[in-house]
This record gives sequence, structure tokens and C-alpha cells, in this order.
Amino acid sequence: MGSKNTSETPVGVIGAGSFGTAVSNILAEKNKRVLLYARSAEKVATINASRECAGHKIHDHIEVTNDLEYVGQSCNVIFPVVPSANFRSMMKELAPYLRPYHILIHGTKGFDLNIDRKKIDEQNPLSREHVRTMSEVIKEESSVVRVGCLAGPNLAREISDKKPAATVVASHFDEVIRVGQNLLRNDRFLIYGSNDLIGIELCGILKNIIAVGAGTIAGLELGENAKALFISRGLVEMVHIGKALGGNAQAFLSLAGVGDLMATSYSNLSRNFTVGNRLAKGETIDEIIASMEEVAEGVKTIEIINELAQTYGVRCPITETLHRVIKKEMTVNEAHRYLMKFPFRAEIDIV
Ligand SMILES: NC(=O)C1=CN([C@@H]2O[C@H](COP(=O)(O)OP(=O)(O)OC[C@H]3O[C@@H](n4cnc5c(N)ncnc54)[C@H](O)[C@@H]3O)[C@@H](O)[C@H]2O)C=CC1
Ligand SMILES: O=C(CO)COP(=O)(O)O
Repeated sequence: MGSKNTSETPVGVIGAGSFGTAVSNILAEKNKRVLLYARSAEKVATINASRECAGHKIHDHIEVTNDLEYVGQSCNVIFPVVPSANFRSMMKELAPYLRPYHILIHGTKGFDLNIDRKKIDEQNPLSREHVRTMSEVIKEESSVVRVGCLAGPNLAREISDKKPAATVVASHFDEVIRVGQNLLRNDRFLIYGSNDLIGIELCGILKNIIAVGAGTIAGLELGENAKALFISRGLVEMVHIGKALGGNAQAFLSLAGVGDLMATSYSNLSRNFTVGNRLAKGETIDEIIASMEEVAEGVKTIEIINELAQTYGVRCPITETLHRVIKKEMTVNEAHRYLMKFPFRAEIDIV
């Protein structure tokens, strides 16, 4: 089953936000045509007029369109990069134009909830069967078989500014990894491969929780020692949750795990870190979300993991404490005082 992509064949990107634009710009360096899908004709017109998208300049090889059929029919390889909350509805719209020869490599770092919240109660608590990664959504909603993800320390602003970086393309199919490498790799953007698709997806999703917490430490000015303590305990928590959800520990030690955790937990460019920082400065979560133009996936992920941890009996003190902060049951200061008293188990019990 060979991919039909040639350098003349356009490559598709769905989602003209911060990361969709950054991915389009990388693709445009090696590919003569990149089709970037934005939802409305107005947005397409605005981007075309300025040749800017989400605050990033866009490469001349990028054609912006609001025609999904055109993207599906023109491209063999498509990179969906929309927030997790919109991913399933986007896939339902795209699916009629997808065929089994398509390859989809998504860049989304969040979960899909595949159940009506009203149906969740004590008898039927939230479980893994109600929660999907985006590769699972793609397979459920379309005829596409060859699915992958990209994840790693990939702050969109830095990528569009052409700073050096690397990512992991993960898929059960070596061909998908090869195609991803061929399309994306350039002399300052390295691509690693992994067959642990779920593990790599979970890394990108779970590190957002820890990035929110790291932002609270920066906001409280608790210092670098405290942040390092928090992030290293956070990594252990990510592994415990990841294992309960079907991942394995190795993925969390990769570029997509510890690498992305560091980039996101130490940067003002991270929206999740920024949420934590602003919480520590006294804003409420509602105020922060209402004023943010871009998605911070970690907030939704904290809610989901908090519930799953209870279902599976996994000890997740960081997630549970951040959940209480978001629900206004605890201040950020109280949260950190509580975590300092928490009886953590053996220092290294994850590998
Ligand atoms: N910004 C970053 O540095 C990185 C973001 N990501 C992940 O990428 C995903 C998207 O993030 P950003 O691009 O930063 O978000 P963003 O908030 O900047 O943009 C999201 C874009 O998706 C579009 N969109 C929403 N629903 C859509 C639909 N049904 N069809 C087409 N477009 C739709 C929105 O109009 C918006 O332009 C998130 O899951 C995020 O975690 C991953 C790596 C880096
Ligand atoms: O995942 C990211 C960088 O790898 C971006 O993180 P934020 O969504 O927190 O901005």
C-alpha cells in the first residue's frame, strides 16, 4: 500500500490556528503546495489579504481554502490540527471526502469525550471507553486506516520563527512515519519516529496538566527548585495515568514526553503555562478562558483525568489538587502548601 504523495501533490492542513499555521509553514518549505483549511470564507479572505494567520506570516506555497472537499480530493496526506473539543465534528465533515488511501497525521493534544455527560454517574463513572485520543476519533469517523500523530516540544511561535526544533511522528505504520519525515524534515526541524501511537498521544495530552501547575509556581514566584520538584513529580504522575490508560513508561521519557513537558512548563509561549500563571496572580479560570483567543487544552484534560483517576484508583495528587483550584475549592497558595505535605511514594517507581 504505497502513498501516492509526490512533491507536486498538495499536502493538507485542517485548522488555521497557531499550530496549524506553524505546521503549514514547515510543510511549505519542502512541498510546492500546502492547502490550509480555515472554516469561513471571511477568514480565508483576511488571511489572503495579509498573508498572515494567527499572528504568523505564511509561506508563499500555502493556499488557504474553506473547501473541505477540495482538500480531501487534492491531498493524500492531511494534518488535522484543531482543538480536541472540535475534532470529532471536524472529522464528521471531512470524512465524506476521505478514502482508505489517505494518511492522516494529527497534531492535537487533548481528549475527545464520547459520551453525554448526563449519562455519567456513580453507577457508570467515566472510563477509558468514554474517552478517545484523536487517532481513535479519526478511525471511528472515517475510512482512513493509516493514522499517526505528531507530538513534541513544538511551541508554535518558535516554529514559525524558524527556530530549531524536533518532533515525534508516531504511528503503527512505518510508512506513515516515513511519509511524515519526508514531508516535514528540514535542516532545523528533526523528526523522530515511534510505533507507540497511544503512548505518544498521551504524552502530549498529559503534559498540559503539569504545564498549568508549573505556571502557578512561576506566578507565585516559588523559584526554580520548587518548579523542578513539581515537574519531576508531574512526570511520575503522567506515567501512572498513562499506564492506566494504555500507554507505557518509555514514551514518557521521549522527546514527546519529558521534552515537551520541559518546553511547555518553562515557557510563557505556552497557553497552559499561562493559564496557571494567571490563576496564581488571582484571576479566575472563567476570566482567563473568556479572555484567551487560543485553546489551552489542559483545563479540560484536568477535569477528565481527575474523574478517570477516581474510576481507576490511580493516585494523581497534582491533577486532583489543580482540579480543586479550578473548581475554586482551594487557592493556588493552599494547593502548593498541600502538595508539599503530600506523602509521595518511592522517588522512582515508574520504569
Ligand atoms: N500552539 C502550539 O504551540 C501547539 C498546539 N498544539 C495543539 O494543536 C491543537 C490546536 O492548537 P492551536 O492551533 O494552537 O489552537 P488555536 O486556538 O490557535 O487555533 C485553533 C484553530 O482551529 C480552528 N478550528 C476549530 N474548529 C475547527 C473545525 N471544525 N474545522 C476547522 N478548523 C477549526 C479554529 O478556528 C482556530 O483557528 C491543540 O490541541 C493544541 O494542544 C500542539 C503543539 C503546539
Ligand atoms: O504543546 C505545545 C508545545 O509543544 C503548546 O503548548 P500550549 O498548548 O500550552 O501552548
